[in-house]
Amino acid sequence: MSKLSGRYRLPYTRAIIGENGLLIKDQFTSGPSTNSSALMGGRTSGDAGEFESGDGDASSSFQSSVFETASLISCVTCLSDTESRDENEALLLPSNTVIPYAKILDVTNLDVDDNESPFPNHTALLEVTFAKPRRNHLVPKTIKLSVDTSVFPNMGTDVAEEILNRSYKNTKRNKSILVIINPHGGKGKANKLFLSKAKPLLQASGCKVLVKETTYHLHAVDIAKNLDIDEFDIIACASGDGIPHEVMNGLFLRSDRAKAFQKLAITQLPCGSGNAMSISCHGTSNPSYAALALLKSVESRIDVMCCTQPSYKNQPRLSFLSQTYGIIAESDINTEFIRFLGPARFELGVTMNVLQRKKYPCDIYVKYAAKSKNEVKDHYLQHKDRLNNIRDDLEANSTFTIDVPNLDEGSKLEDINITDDSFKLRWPFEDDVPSDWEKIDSELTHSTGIFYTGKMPYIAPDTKFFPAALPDDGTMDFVLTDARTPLTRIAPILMSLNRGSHVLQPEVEHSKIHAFRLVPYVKNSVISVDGESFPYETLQVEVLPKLVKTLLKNGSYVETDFESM
Ligand SMILES: Nc1ncnc2c1ncn2[C@@H]1O[C@H](COP(=O)(O)OP(=O)(O)OP(=O)(O)O)[C@@H](O)[C@H]1O
Repeated sequence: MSKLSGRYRLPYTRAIIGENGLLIKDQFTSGPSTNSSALMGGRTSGDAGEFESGDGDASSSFQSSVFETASLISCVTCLSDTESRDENEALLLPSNTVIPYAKILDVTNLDVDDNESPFPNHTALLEVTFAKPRRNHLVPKTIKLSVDTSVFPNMGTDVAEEILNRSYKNTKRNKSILVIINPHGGKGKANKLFLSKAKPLLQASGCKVLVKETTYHLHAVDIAKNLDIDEFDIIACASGDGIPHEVMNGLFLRSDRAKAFQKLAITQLPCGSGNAMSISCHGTSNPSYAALALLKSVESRIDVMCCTQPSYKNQPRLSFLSQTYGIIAESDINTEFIRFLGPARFELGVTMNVLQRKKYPCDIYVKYAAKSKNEVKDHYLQHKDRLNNIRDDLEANSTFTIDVPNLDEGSKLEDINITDDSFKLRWPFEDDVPSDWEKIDSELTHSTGIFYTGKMPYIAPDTKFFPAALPDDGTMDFVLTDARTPLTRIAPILMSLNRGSHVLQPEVEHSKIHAFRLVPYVKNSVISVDGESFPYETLQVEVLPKLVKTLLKNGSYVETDFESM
């Protein structure tokens, strides 16, 4: 708590506590002028910046606001990029701006001497730090507010604490975060992106942030394998999708892996060239917005997929995103030499392979959860209902009450117990293909164009490749295309990837599966797992339900609108 000098020189903006945030009110004026001193909450007469009891009726002004509540409907300016500054560089916001709780990072009570205070009773003086849009990013800004609390007689004396409770509902405050940066990620921009866009918000929120840079390929595996799990709540990967993949696998290699997966949440601050995790979980590939999502999202459990291949059959590997063979795999891995093109290299690779109508023969065996398109839709709707109920519970908890529960201990969502059994495979690789799996017709698989399985809906900002993917339904989405499909049909399919409606096309096989075995036959090709090159050999994958803790807005992936397709 900082003690005021007693001279009240600091500029205060008047606000009230509302349902969705702090509502900036009209500032005191003494006459028609609304110059910067008036906006400061001071009077325009006398010693500028110093409070006096003048003709402006401060107390009645406060009284009139007692019955007002901040509502987003009345918000004419909701933290837009317009701000004014007084000579002392204090942040000023126009009246009727709402600072939403969802954007509040930190609040401090400012200690005042009651005898000297020019403010009416029931006024709390606060320093509020929040995430403010500036150009395409969010930046932390601090404002000094005089907040009328008389409307909430039960509020208690610690107003800052009450606002913080509203600002961090369903999530933990003051998180301890290990940030792993791949300095080579995002064509070498990851470090700068993290430091300039994400770190300021994390620090402004009072989180403890420890940064580690990777210095070699697979370094993040070693970091995760050796870190002190008691020291952190979250591992935030300031990278592409490669580092979260490595972190999960590093934790997977630990002898205390059950404890590690129970305790640590893994998330992404999108600083790489492929940021599917952040796009699917936080709904953004912007590191500053993702940092805010990290601070405010709900701890949730997601399924991951466990991969086994002959060359590492005693130590399976985890995959959180996708496995692919055929056109997509070759476009991802074999276009490394044109990295300078950025994400366009992938699209170029796909186009070249499609035009060549290259076939990728293989055998595929699957354990179906929902085979036909209708079954997929039913499965999706059933699980979506469950997720919608969770979201509604979270939102109900977010509605305004005087007695806001303190969720500092973490999410209200029930967590599951991770034990050594959570890692046990149902279908060991050494066994024969189980009798309840189905072999996909060789007539199709011997002409495979795209084989793609995934757990997250977005693989790139405008590519909803798996629009029916759900975080914890115990299945992965399976997409298969025939390389013989006429170009006249393939073109519209590729064009509809942004909407996700490609999976509805009759030429695209789309199912929900629990597991698969892929036996590739092309002499030289690639298998890509989470965007990384894996051994080119038989691959068996099964879902490990709810193994990984991550951070999701409202406990679900970003909306894909699959139900209305
Ligand atoms: N210091 C390093 N030197 C070399 N390789 C590294 C280093 N740090 C991380 N890597 C490797 O970089 C790869 C890609 O990481 P990441 O996904 O974060 O970046 P990206 O920008 O999305 O790159 P990509 O386009 O390859 O996916 C991973 O395989 C990782 O092991």
